[in-house]
Amino acid sequence: MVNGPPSYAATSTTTPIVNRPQLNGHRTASSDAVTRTKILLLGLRRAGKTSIQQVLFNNLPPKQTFYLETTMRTVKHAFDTVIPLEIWDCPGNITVETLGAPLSHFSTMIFVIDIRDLYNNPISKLVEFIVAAYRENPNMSLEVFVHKAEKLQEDDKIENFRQIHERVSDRLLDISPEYEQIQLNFHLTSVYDHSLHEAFSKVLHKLVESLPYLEDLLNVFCANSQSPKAFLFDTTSRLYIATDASPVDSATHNLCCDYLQMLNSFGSLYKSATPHSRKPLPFTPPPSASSTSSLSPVPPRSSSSTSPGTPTSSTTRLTPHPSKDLFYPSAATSLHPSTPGTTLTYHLITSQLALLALLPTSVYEGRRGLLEFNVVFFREGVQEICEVEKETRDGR
Ligand SMILES: Nc1nc2c(ncn2[C@@H]2O[C@H](COP(=O)(O)OP(=O)(O)OP(=O)(O)O)[C@@H](O)[C@H]2O)c(=O)[nH]1
Repeated sequence: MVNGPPSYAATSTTTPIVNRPQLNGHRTASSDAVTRTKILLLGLRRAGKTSIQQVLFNNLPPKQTFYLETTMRTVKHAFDTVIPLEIWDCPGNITVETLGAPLSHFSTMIFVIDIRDLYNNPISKLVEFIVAAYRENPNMSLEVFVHKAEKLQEDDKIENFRQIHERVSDRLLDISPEYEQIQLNFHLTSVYDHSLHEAFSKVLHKLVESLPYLEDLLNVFCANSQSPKAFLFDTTSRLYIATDASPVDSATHNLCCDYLQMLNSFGSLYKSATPHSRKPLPFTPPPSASSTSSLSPVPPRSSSSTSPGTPTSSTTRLTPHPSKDLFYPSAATSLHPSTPGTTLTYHLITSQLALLALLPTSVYEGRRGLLEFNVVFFREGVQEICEVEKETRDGR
């Protein structure tokens, strides 16, 4: 499916420095040496760097970022998703010289700037890093998170964002007209809403070499399931790894994020059905699924079971994987109950990734077999892509 192995310019082989807590029973932090894509998280003191890292990758509730201590030396955080990442959370006073690694080692630089910091200091620091990064590693993605955006009213937010953007561009032009061509990506972010997830997802997309193949699979899934929108999410960080070709509207993205968060927080209820217990749930066919099951070809690698007593507006089904003892939970919730209606569905695809798709309720209710059939093939495709990604990194 993937034509030729992707190449990874800015990766490193390291042992994870920080072991993430295991969430939902889906993932464990690996202690093996793996090749990780490095992301540099920079910004002045109190800009919000550690908060961003902790909220996204350590499930820290945004309000608790208030209690985070100042970072005194660089902390490297490992995170495993479709590609293994290493995020360097740097202290506010770091310079190119004291970084401890050449900029060519990094795939991405994220500079976090407080949206109220229109002053010289943060802009100078940002420009200094942009120039150094451009000289040493012109292929590096340069991202600016204009952070704590929720602190300002809509008009001020747009104005400050515009001013920061303009000042950085002007300063770069003052240094050299050559720097006009530097591609900078500005994002408005806040840990208190989904803007941070959306922005970081976009950063991640540039690092996933297999993105076009994942997008193709999502397009095929949408076309065959009459889905107007589908995302492939990393379940723990709630970053979306890929989506279909239709435009992303923030409301739909936020809805999927919230649903994933809700399922994550209820995940422990199903602990008895996770791989740890090694016990499948008792099989109880759902009334609607049983009526369509005869239309649905039996998935090649799974059988179905349903948790009893599910709410009327949402369902959760657990599908054991016979050979690997892995479970593929699925769930659905009705968004607009009145006809024609929309249903949001969740299907676990790998131990780390989940498919979230909007579907017309009539399709979800009337053609469930077809949906399950499509999900099985989608899962096969994604797993194949992930295996190729992994093999390429492992140098096999
Ligand atoms: N309002 C608001 N506050 C935030 C946001 N993100 C972080 N903060 C707050 O900003 C303060 C500093 O956050 P940190 O994450 O410690 O900042 P840092 O850049 O890692 O700081 P140093 O470790 O000193 O370099 C904390 O009180 C956070 O609660 C945000 O999106 N909105």
